Amino acid sequence: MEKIVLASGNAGKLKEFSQLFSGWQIAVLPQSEFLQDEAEETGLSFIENALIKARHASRASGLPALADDSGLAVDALGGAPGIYSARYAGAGASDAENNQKLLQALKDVPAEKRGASFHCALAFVRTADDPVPLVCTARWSGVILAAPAGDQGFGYDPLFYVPSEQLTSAQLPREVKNRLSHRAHAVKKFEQLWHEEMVMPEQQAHSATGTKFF
Ligand SMILES: O=c1nc[nH]c2c1ncn2[C@H]1C[C@H](O)[C@@H](COP(=O)(O)OP(=O)(O)OP(=O)(O)O)O1
Ligand SMILES: [Mg+2]
Repeated sequence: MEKIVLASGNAGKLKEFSQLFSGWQIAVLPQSEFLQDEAEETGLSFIENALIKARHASRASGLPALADDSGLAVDALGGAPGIYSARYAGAGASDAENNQKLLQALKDVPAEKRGASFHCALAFVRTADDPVPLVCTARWSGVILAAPAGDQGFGYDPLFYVPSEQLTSAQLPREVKNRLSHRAHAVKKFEQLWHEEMVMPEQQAHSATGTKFF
């Protein structure tokens, strides 16, 4: 079975990915099996950071790697915290501290102006220096509540209200979050790319255009 490394140290993400990849014919291994240090997220976009993390994990493991860079963009804050979501309340901040800081920043913003989106960028590299990575993005729109609700999930889930379900992302059954979320939709797009770039070229061994390095 093909092995790929999942380049994330976030337990909440890893749990979601294990569900999202459950039907796949590949072994998705957590990066903790190969490396201890985390990549420095120096990019200016989710895509750049996802690529940095994927290359870092592939370099350390010698395996193909998939990374997720994600975050919450709040309309009333001009898209903040965005790529800085994990470090919104400072380096190493907890989810609770980040949520608290967000509530404080939005304390005077009325309900109708509290729109926000989760963004997810996935980057897959076959090798650390892969010049043709597979990249896809997706977003999920919602509203930031004035107080947290729900205890499932991670990150900003307790503050992210999903209008279509009338629940926060932390109150949704996991299978519902894994159908609706930014990560779920990015994985769907990745599945399409994976099929086109990694499965089809193998089936069409004579194709001159396929790029499959393993
Ligand atoms: O579905 C989600 N539900 C709630 N919160 C979420 C979600 N998706 C991303 N988020 C938040 C968590 C963190 O504050 C930031 C991700 O930051 P991000 O750098 O991509 O991940 P991370 O540092 O936690 O782990 P890693 O970089 O090892 O994958 O956005
Ligand atoms: Mg991170």
